[in-house]
Amino acid sequence: MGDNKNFTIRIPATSANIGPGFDVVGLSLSLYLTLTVSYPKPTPQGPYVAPAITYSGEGAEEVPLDAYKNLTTRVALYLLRCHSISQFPSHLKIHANNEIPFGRGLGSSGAAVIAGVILGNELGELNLPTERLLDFALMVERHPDNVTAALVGGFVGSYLKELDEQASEAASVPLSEVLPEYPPDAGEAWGLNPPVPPFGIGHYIRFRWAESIKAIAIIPRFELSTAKARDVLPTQYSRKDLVFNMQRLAVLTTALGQSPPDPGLIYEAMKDRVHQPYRKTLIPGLPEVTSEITPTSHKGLLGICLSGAGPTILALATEGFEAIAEDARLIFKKFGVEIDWKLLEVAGGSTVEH
Ligand SMILES: Nc1ncnc2c1ncn2[C@@H]1O[C@H](COP(=O)(O)OP(=O)(O)OP(=O)(O)O)[C@@H](O)[C@H]1O
Ligand SMILES: N[C@@H](CCO)C(=O)O
Repeated sequence: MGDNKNFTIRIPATSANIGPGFDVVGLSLSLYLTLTVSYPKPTPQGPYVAPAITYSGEGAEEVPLDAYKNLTTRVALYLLRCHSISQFPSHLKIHANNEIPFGRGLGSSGAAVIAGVILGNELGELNLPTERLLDFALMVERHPDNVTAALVGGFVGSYLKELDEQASEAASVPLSEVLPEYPPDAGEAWGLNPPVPPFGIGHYIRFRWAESIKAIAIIPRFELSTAKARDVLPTQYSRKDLVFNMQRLAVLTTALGQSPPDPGLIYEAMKDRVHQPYRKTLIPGLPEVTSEITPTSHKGLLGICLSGAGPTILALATEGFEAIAEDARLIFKKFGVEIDWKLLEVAGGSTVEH
């Protein structure tokens, strides 16, 4: 007689960039994508039964429930195939409950990808180390800020290693080859040669975070895809703008770990000239919200920036949370943008519970 294997995977939301750290820093936040997984082990006799996915919460109306189309399960299958396991276990059941709104700059896709690598690791009983899970995630989401923070948790800085020619080629295959949407009945014959990631693509470090700092996510009621928000960015920058960002980022990574945090240092250090000025065309009210809410006008505010690719605004503060959020609401309203807001804590990394 077999038994059911059950486990739960929990992935936090993330805010990338924190102003000047475009594609470099990420912060994990206390909203979660939770997967509850079960399947019989050993596999019962009889015909193969394809995975059954159910889903509740954010994105429930749009997310595909077909395991060969859903981002999380496609990533899991990629990991399994790279380890010579061609299909999901028979009778697999997954329920996803998602608190992370889609396309708002809170790392929903990064969370779905990390959920996928962890799911693949568990289903295949692969015991891969965190660094290797990150390699797989980086084959799918190719900027490291969200996925690294979602995987390891906290306030994290990361870079991608310069790869040799062969490894670079292996790491730059199109996403459609990493994650093909193939028909469920293709079975064993399908994709015996997945592009295995080179080792050690991403490297990271966790910075300190002062406990008194909370994150206010001011979330406009419209979606903005990361792809669209990256399309408006230039391919070249002036030395002046790069130095502007590097100066601030160098200060910010330490300033957010100091107690008590210094608004005089942090507010200026959260300014950016690499992505926010270009994204204002897509987010009405962005320059006004980030310039009119200051530590002088709002006690407790430390700094304010675009969260990830937007449209969410991230305000870091030690008190006065409601006044900050409600005033941001009034400014956005002048531009015809309605918002919701949430007070969030900095979260730990992804977990698996058996
Ligand atoms: N839980 C999920 N399950 C399956 N697909 C998801 C899930 N969460 C997000 N996605 C996919 O990712 C898309 C959103 O990704 P996108 O990169 O545009 O925004 P984001 O990750 O929310 O924002 P950002 O990267 O700026 O933080 C969704 O439209 C959906 O296709
Ligand atoms: N660094 C990325 C984060 C979004 O996923 C960007 O700003 O485009």
